[in-house]
Amino acid sequence: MSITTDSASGPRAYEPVRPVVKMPMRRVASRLRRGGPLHLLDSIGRDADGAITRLNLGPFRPFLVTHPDDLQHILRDHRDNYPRGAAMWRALGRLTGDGIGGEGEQWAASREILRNAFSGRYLAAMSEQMISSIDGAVDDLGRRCGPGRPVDAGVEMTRVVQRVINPVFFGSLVPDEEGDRLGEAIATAMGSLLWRMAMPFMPHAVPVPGDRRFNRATRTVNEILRPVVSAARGGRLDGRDVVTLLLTGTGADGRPLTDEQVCQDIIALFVAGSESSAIALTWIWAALARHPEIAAAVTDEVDRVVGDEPLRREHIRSLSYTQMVLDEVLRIYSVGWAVPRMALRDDVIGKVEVPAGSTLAISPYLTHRLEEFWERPLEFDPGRFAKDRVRARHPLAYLPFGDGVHQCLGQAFFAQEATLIVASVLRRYRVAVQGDVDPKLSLTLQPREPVQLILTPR
Ligand code: HEM
Repeated sequence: MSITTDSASGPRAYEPVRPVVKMPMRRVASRLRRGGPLHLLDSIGRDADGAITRLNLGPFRPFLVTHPDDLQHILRDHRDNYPRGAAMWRALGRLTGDGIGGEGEQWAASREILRNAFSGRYLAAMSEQMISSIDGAVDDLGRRCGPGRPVDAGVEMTRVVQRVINPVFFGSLVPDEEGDRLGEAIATAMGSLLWRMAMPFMPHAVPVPGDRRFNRATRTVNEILRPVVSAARGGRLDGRDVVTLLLTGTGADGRPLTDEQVCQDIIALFVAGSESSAIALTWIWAALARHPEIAAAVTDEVDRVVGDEPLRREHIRSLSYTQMVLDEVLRIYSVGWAVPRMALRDDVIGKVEVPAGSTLAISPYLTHRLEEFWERPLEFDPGRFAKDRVRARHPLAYLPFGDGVHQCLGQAFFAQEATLIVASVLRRYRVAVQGDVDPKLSLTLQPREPVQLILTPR
């Protein structure tokens, strides 16, 4: 296979066999103490430089995998040996069930139905609704936020994303405020699972911190969702919403989903789709503020393509530089910085023996920083996503939406939503951000401090 780097110097020889790097506990602990989790991750990435690295975290000894060839092995060529099943997914399963957030037959049925739901045809059909939700949400945002009145971009982008998602998921049945309450309850339930993720060996009957908050939040989620699903069963939704699609669709075996499964899939979609999108959109404003010349080029493109017309779906295709900027945002600020997997059987990746039961931590964040594939990887440069440079790159050097059988179902949804949101904001406002913002590692890669956004009418 011929592999090129992102550099102008052309192809570089590639050595397929990389030894395993071992990272002893004391080195992990000292780096963690010195600079926190992100410093630790960055330093491990630099040391490993694409080699599979075995981390020693006491009883937990995951393999960190970043090289695109190894990712190809795990996510594509030997995918049956690498299901989800790591601690994070098991804990998350308490909230999202065994459907689209899980693995196996039930996942396959949900995936089949949702693949249709998020198809290009469906997105085209939903685009008018999406644009009207975005324009309304951006008007609201402009009223709240002006010179001398900065707002928290994370909170605001969550609100915008939920305004987009609610009608797509629920038609007109769930008012915005109820949709916001549902989003908050799901976010709270998700946040309460951190202890369970950290202690996957703990039986569910043994209480851990966060359990009570989790139970309260899931009660609220069910109180809101169950009546919506019943209403959809009774035909009281408008029929194009995701709840109805889930209720009426069937998996490969021809069987429909139960109400319980539909609720769990909706929760999983909220978990997968709303926080990551809102964080990515927050990073966009921080990145544009840091690079005024790129912000000016995006604004010029929006003015040229959209002008004074109402925003339309057809504009998206011509907003190509805007989309390159979005791609670069997701390369540098890889919201889903780690994607865990578990080895079912003993395997060998390159020359590294991976015993059955091992956890593999795939890290798009580190893969996106490998110098073998990305020249000056820490520099923000949307030009990397020009079509010819994308074609020349290893297909697994860029995976902000994962890859393989679990690849994100909302990738096209996000691209459409984010391009329209950026265009809707920039055609009306000049955007500034107070101060500079660094990332921090949580379940996702988030801004360390709130991103203080200021909009000034143009
Ligand atoms: C910036 C935005 C987003 C990012 C960075 C992102 C990232 C990801 C990643 C990395 C995965 C793969 C997980 C794995 O391999 O185990 C994934 C899966 C998934 N995403 Fe997204 N996502 C985003 C937006 C969305 C949206 C908007 C939706 C839906 C409305 C969505 C729905 C899903 C679903 C349903 C899955 C699970 C697919 C499966 O297991 O078959 N995502 N996403």
